[in-house]
Amino acid sequence: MCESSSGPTPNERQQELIESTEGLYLVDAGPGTGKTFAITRRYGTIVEQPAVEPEDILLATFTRGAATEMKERIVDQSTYALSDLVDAPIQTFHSYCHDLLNEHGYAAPTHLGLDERITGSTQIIDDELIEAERFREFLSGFRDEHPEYTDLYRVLSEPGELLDVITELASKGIFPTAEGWYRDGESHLDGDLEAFTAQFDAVNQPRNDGRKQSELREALSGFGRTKTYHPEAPSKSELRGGRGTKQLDSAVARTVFEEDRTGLKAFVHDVYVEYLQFALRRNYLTFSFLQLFAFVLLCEDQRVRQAAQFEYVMVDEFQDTSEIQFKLALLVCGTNNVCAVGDWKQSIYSFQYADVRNILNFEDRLDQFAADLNKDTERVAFDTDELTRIELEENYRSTESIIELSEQTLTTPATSGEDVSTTLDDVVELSANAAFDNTVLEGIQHEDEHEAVLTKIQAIVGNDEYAVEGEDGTPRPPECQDIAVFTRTRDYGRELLDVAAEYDFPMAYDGGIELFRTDPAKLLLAWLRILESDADRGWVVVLEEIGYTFDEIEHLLETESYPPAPVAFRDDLRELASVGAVTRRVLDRYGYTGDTGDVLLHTIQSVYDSTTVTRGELIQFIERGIETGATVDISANAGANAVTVQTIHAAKGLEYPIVILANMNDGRFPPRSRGSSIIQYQDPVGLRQRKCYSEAGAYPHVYDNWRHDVIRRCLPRGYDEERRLLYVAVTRAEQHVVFAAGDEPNTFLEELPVDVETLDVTVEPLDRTTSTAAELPFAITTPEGPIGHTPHSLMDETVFEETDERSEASAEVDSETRGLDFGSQVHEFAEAYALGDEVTPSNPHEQRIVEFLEGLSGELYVEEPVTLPIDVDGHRVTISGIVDLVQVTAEHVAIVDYKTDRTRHAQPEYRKQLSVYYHVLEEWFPEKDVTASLFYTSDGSLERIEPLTIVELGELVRNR
Ligand SMILES: Nc1ncnc2c1ncn2[C@@H]1O[C@H](COP(=O)(O)OP(=O)(O)OP(=O)(O)O)[C@@H](O)[C@H]1O
Repeated sequence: MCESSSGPTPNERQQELIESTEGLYLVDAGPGTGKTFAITRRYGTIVEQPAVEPEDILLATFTRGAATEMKERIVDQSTYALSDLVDAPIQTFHSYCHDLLNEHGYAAPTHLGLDERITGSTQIIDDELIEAERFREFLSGFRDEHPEYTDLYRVLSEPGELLDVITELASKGIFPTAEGWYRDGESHLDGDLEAFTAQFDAVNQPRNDGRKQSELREALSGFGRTKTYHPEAPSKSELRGGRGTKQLDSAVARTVFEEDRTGLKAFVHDVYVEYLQFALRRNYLTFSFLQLFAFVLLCEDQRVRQAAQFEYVMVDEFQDTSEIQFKLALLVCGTNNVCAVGDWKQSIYSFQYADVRNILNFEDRLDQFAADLNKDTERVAFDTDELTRIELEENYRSTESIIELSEQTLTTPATSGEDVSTTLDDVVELSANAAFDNTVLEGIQHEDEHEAVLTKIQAIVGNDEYAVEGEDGTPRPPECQDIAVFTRTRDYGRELLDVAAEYDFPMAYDGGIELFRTDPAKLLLAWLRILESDADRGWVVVLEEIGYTFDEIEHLLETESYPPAPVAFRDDLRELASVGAVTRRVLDRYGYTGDTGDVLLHTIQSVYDSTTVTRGELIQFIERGIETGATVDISANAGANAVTVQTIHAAKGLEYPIVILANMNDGRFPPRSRGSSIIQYQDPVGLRQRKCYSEAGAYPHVYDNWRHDVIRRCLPRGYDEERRLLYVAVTRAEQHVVFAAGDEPNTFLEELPVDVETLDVTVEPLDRTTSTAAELPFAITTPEGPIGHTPHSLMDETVFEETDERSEASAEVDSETRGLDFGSQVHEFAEAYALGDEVTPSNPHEQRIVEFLEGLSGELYVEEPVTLPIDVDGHRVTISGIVDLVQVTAEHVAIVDYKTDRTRHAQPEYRKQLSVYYHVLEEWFPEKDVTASLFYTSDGSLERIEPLTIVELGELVRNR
């Protein structure tokens, strides 16, 4: 253990929370109020008690990153070292459930009447794409075995919908057993007529003292207009009552609610239980099944429950809990020492089954869930009455102006005329602690919105009007890395990055990307199509990529006279045995060796056993991925000084000095709603079907379900979460907020108290020297490939360009490498060879690299990204780049950079580059002897470089 305690001094309320370790606590407090700070301190207080060990305290979070960050904060604030907390239950719900099942879960399925077992080698699938593929496979077998559900297959459009229903049910604690439903699951599926009737009545009240018809009746004025209902459905006037009627007959509530759902329930049950069995037999569990089995085990096995219970339970980000997570938290509490911390206003994960009611109606739910769990035997042993609420009202992140704006977002309509039920009274007012308030709140609008955003960023960087708070609390001009662009949907982020790339603008995307809509995936699909049938659809993409014009391509396709290089490549691909190998070759060919390529390869390999999957299956998989926009997490590092682009969802929990909230456009934020699923589960109406197949009319037909259309109008329509998204976005900002829109600004932007200016778009390819003169003395982004992307900016570029030309002129370029420069090819080869890939040298340069690498001992690291922070005239400057090769032996660290130059002309310039690497590695390996050398591939010589000092590097930066 080590002695340490650091960080800010807690305020009075935080202190109260930190010290009140016994009993039931709820903290529902705003952004930046130090919730995470206080809860980690509280953990410290608890764990420092003599009779308490880390294993007595569960601290539940929502992401692995958050769990790690918590541990680090605790280490800062307690006498515990990170090594003492390695196995401490500071973890996500999923990982807790995984641990529990590992230890006690073997027979958990028996409690649902299932014979399968959970073994120690059960694999956890946390990737939606892979899960969807497995489910698709399951369902195809299920259909063959269950012809009795043919009518339901006729209405279902997408298997994924069924998986969604199952996941939703699991998140609410509704599970099947071999014979029926677990505990009172079936009553949930049936719904709650009384609760529904109350909602029906609420929207069916005539308005304006009875003079105006009810909202429900008005909403049903289009009843059936674009629908085909079953012949038994009432006509519009039967349903609504005749002319002049003010409200629907109250008996309608019962009629729409009561619907024979026996077949639907049986179908969902059988799919659900057989999919559970399928997963267990295949030896995998999904995230939702982990929770399901942990819950069942904790409910059914008293011995396990008692063994698993903690003395203290804390949950951070409580607004993100689902119903089952709330219940799990209760089951693992051995005492009433429970503390839930969150912010209802930041609940934005309903699509992952977060239920904002868990925090909004905390007391009611606590009582209700504890009573449910205790129905047949005592499972929650503590008293749920004595709850203490602690308010935190000091905001340590944003200026007063931003706090004020953020509060308004929660009451702003999302569509014109929307009645927002939240009022400012529902929001606890926060006070700001910012050193100064120079906040700029503004809106910009232009038909070329992407360019407008870039123009605005240019205007912000280095501009004192947008000063941000420096480390010493005084204003300083902003840099690129101070700025984040948020978007409601992913596609905008992707478009913006494409436009930024055109201007060589330093931008980095952080979060999930639609993997199959990226260029590497499209090119892979093209080659697979070519391999499969020489398909034109494949050739068009490949030829376009090479640079042929549309007319040329047309001619080539007509005459089937494809150019020799891709034909040769196709023939090479044909030789490869597996689609995994094909994927790798295609990615290599186009130089997609970065994050996206890696993730694509990894995804394909994990979805399929890539040695047995056929090309046809892989083609379909990618096509489905393109269609559904399936996403995979990627964090592309664009270097130290870049603007971050991310979705609002991904930005949760983060903070930036300047936030640009882009794509504030109609139909985008909130997104225009897509068609809802055919089978749905929803409180309080239970399991419902939007369309039904019937042979009752003159012809067999898939009818719209009229009951569903009425029910839908009775349930609250939710733009509240869209407002909360707006709130989360704004509250990430410390200093300034800029909204951006294209042609059609959304209602939010129209309603918010922000002036919107039409801006002249003038994006310049970012002149790094100008921006450095302003405040960024030196900054480089880290582009995707290995050569030509090293920190050039310290070098005399004229020398460098000359070197480039020479190397190009002397390069042994063959037709296969068309479009790729020779240096890149050699570097890629070197990387692949050092990583042990099966590559053979195709020219003397590569041969020399092979000989060189063969002679090296120790550990080799390739393409190692490094960042060197230095101080220049009081400014923090970072220089980042990628080291080609680092060799680490017992006493020695050798940095090697490959150069394909014929001459030593540029050596003095390369020295600057290698010096940067040298200082980073020296810092990393203080006890070893570090050297930096250039390896000239033209003659195989290794030339040691005498590194410049940090002061000399600083001098170079200053003189830029
Ligand atoms: N008493 C304090 N004095 C000074 N700074 C503080 C204090 N409490 C918290 N902070 C700082 O405020 C920032 C926000 O704290 P924290 O991340 O814990 O807030 P939060 O309530 O969890 O925020 P959010 O809900 O937006 O994620 C942190 O940088 C933290 O160090």
